[in-house]
Amino acid sequence: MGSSENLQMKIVNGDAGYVLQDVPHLTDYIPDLPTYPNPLQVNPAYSVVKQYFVNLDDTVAEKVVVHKTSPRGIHFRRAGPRQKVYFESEEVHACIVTCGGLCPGLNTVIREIVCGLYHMYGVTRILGIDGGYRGFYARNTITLTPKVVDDIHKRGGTILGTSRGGHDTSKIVDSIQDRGINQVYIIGGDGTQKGAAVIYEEIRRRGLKVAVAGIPKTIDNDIPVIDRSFGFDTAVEEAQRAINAAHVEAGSIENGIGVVKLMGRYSGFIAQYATLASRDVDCCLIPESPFYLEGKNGLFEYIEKRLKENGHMVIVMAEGAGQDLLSESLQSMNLEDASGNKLLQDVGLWISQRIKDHFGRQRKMVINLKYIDPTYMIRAIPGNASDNVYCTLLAQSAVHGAMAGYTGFTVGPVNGRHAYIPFTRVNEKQNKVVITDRMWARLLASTNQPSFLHPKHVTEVNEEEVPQTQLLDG
Ligand SMILES: Nc1ncnc2c1ncn2[C@@H]1O[C@H](COP(=O)(O)OP(=O)(O)OP(=O)(O)O)[C@@H](O)[C@H]1O
Ligand SMILES: O=P(O)(O)OC[C@H]1O[C@](O)(CO)[C@@H](O)[C@@H]1O
Ligand SMILES: [Mg+2]
Repeated sequence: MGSSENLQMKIVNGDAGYVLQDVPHLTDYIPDLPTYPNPLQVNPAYSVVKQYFVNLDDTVAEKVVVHKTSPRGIHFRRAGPRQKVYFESEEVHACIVTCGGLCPGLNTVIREIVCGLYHMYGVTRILGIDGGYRGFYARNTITLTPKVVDDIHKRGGTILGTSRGGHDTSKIVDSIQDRGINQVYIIGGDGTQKGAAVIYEEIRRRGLKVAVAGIPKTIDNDIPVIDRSFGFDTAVEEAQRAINAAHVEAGSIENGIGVVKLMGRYSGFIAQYATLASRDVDCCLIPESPFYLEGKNGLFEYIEKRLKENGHMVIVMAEGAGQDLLSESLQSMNLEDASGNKLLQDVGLWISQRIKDHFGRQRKMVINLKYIDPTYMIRAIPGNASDNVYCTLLAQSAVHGAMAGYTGFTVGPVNGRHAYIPFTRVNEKQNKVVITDRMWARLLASTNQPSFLHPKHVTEVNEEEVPQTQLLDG
């Protein structure tokens, strides 16, 4: 058994190719920290539950499809309550911040962190940071109690407010230090988790007893390693209403075409799953799958075919789809938001215009196109039942992890089991739809759309994207 360590990840090697990618612990840089019995041991709700505490050796496998000869592979530390904790209840001063775009379930996560800390661990000092990272140094804080957060899960958005940009590591850590905060819960997407990683590193550099826990939030489902992100399910469900409206409109008029644009800057999961769920969609366009408009096997040819066969059609597209085509025909503006994310042009409007021009002017066909853009409507709503349950588990796992002294981790389900994942792993790449994977093939089989892959693209995909099956990946 060997082990190695860097600031963000501890690697433990075991027998038969077993690898634990472990998260940091406060004792890695503050030796001899005292421990205390977990207050849950005497909590009437939990003390009767057998095996409530997670075994210290429990780990979760990243890959669950294996062969007889496969090495045991990468594992993560299982999330959950430990027998011993590294904070006394009265000592804890926690804070919660939400950053990046909105996502259904944000308020549920906030609520469950507050209630988890309060009811499970007797923690009473919890602050909300107002308006994202910059709130640490530019705004007043909000006192959070179970009473304050009681019914916030029924509301969309985040009661704490959010923002992009404004990540100033030393000012943020100064604020944490000055306020005497020792547990930091950071809820946000890929950018936020990168910000959380540098906050953790600065805290560690200063030798502070402060646990940093990341809770992944992304409606685009673009965070890797975890099974899916919270709010995604709700967004896919809400998208059905827009797709249904597009279908009703298109089906009620001659040569009706419904175009629906959904979120998904670099990852087309919402469009993919909304399409699979709906069954009314004839064509789904995502950033990961290049397409072209004109000529043989292009989008226009397919639209004409569907109109002739069926009299109407529905197209669902992710906002990031076809951006290369747009910048060829429109002047690319290269604008960025405050966090440095590229601001996209409206592909839905653009494609609607191109379809109208092609069929009206060139093909002299009467078409009736309706463009629906429910972008913000699918993320500004409260979480649905399944997302709310999921948010509760995430929040409680984060609280258990911080109380047990773990730090520099993101929490999330890996093959159905909640785990503590090192920041490095969630920050190393973006989760994307793999179009050489079976899930995309299922969608193609359901819509019957062509792959739109130019022979040139097929070569590129084959060379660049090794199929991400569980066995081949890594
Ligand atoms: N590389 C980075 N290092 C430090 N901070 C970062 C980094 N990238 C982004 N941030 C900060 O994280 C916060 C959120 O980032 P961003 O606006 O990209 O949203 P996000 O967390 O990716 O969420 P989403 O894209 O799902 O809406 C911002 O305050 C931004 O300044
Ligand atoms: O307009 P905003 O708030 O920057 O958010 C838009 C972006 O947020 C996301 O939903 C990610 O949270 C992207 O899909 C989208 O491009
Ligand atoms: Mg992001």
